[in-house]
Amino acid sequence: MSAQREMKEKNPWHTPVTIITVIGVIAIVALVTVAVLQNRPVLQKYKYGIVLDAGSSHTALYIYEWPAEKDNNTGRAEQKYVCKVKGKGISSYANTPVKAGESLNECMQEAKMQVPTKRHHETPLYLGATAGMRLLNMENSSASDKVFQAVEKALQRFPFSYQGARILSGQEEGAFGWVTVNYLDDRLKQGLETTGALDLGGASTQISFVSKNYDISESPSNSVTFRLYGNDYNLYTHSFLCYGKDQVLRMALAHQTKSGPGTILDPCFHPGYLELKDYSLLYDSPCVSDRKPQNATGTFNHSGAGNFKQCQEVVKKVFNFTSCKYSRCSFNGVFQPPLQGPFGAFSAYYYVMDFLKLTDATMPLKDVKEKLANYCATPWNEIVKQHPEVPIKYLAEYCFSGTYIITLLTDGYNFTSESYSNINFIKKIKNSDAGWTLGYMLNLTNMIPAEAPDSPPLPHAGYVTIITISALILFVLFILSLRFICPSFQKTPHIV
Ligand SMILES: Nc1nc2c(ncn2[C@@H]2O[C@H](COP(=O)(O)OP(=O)(O)O)[C@@H](O)[C@H]2O)c(=O)[nH]1
Repeated sequence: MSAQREMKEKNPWHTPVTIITVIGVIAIVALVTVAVLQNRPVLQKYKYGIVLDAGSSHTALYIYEWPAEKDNNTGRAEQKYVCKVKGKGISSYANTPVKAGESLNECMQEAKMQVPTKRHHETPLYLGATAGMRLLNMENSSASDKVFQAVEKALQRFPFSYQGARILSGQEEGAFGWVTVNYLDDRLKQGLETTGALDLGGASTQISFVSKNYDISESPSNSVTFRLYGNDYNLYTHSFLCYGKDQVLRMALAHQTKSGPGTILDPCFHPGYLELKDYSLLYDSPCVSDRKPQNATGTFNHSGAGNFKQCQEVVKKVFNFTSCKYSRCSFNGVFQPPLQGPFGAFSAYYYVMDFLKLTDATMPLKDVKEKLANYCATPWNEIVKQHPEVPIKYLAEYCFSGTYIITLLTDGYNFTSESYSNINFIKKIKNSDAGWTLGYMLNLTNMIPAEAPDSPPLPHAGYVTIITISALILFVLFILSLRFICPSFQKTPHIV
């Protein structure tokens, strides 16, 4: 008997206090576990959207994904996948429209693999065409219609939710590029100062920014207003058709060859560069067709002189700075309010400045020009030797393109030596490409709410912390109260 009693006293599991304590601990652990599990975000399921960017030089397919239960709230849509369509842009298939549709098949097959099968039918699919198709539509609207018919037919064969193919206006292209940049930077949701967007394509270029001193009434056609996450934005945007880098090169060449076939010594190409080029190809665009000289039939010799300053003079000739009926203009009589804030420059701005190693925002403008001048003056055979991996077409044009970019930014848009440092040359923001496609999809799927979404009073971590601390306090209070209710709890076990 006494041995049994001794065991009871030694074994704390047998006291009522201990039993209550254990039950208390279990209850508290259960409480905290429920708090953690119940409020933990469920395993993410994603939704998808596909946008085809049918540009002047090529088409790219983008797949975006976002957490399924948060699509118009806190989850952010991100680029999951990009597929570059082989071949040229859809506008180049004006004479063989069926091939425009066929060209998309490979990337569309890839998209089928990338999006989970059970999401296929609910995944919206959009195609937006930009300046290449704008030009084709101006030149030959029935050819443009046929290209769209072929593209529609090809896209509708896939199991996605096809939402149509259309030409974006220049204003949409500019505004959606601005939305993309600021959405990815989280500037819209947080109501921060926005970043302007500079987009350089092959056939058009866009500038979009918010300026405090922008009076809409001065040029209503340049204004786009948005209400996003509870903030109002009055965006200035302008798209210059024919001022993409490929069309400007045509204009510059057309200007230099206006006296008819022969040889031109082009300061925008490297010394030693020589190509026989086709006149009819050069003038095959509404951007230059009215400049075609009467005797321009055959070919011309395009040779390089490699002189940055002279190249700038040639490039400046494609701008008209003489007339402006507004308080201020950029060029060609287009209104532009005072530049404001940081800018993100993407697409060809990035390709070119990245190749030239001129993306460093801290590099003063005069150094940029100096480096460009040295690069342009480098003989063509050296350039080819230094960059065996770069396609010759791109390689030949970097001197011209770099000079055009600097001239467009400074003489065209009026960036000064000081404000030039506000320009960041960017390709991606947080793994998503900068461009109009994401902004376009966000708009069409209503994924950016006009009003700020209601947020839960506490974030998940805060909620769990409070529950845990409260449980611990309760536990301590419970133990302390036991000392009063059950005095034996205070005493050390008395061994008989
Ligand atoms: N250097 C270089 N140029 C590119 C690359 N991709 C496209 N480009 C050129 O950059 C310009 C703009 O291309 P993109 O942004 O696709 O514009 P879009 O085709 O007009 O929509 C065109 O002149 C293209 O030929 C690239 O990877 N490297």
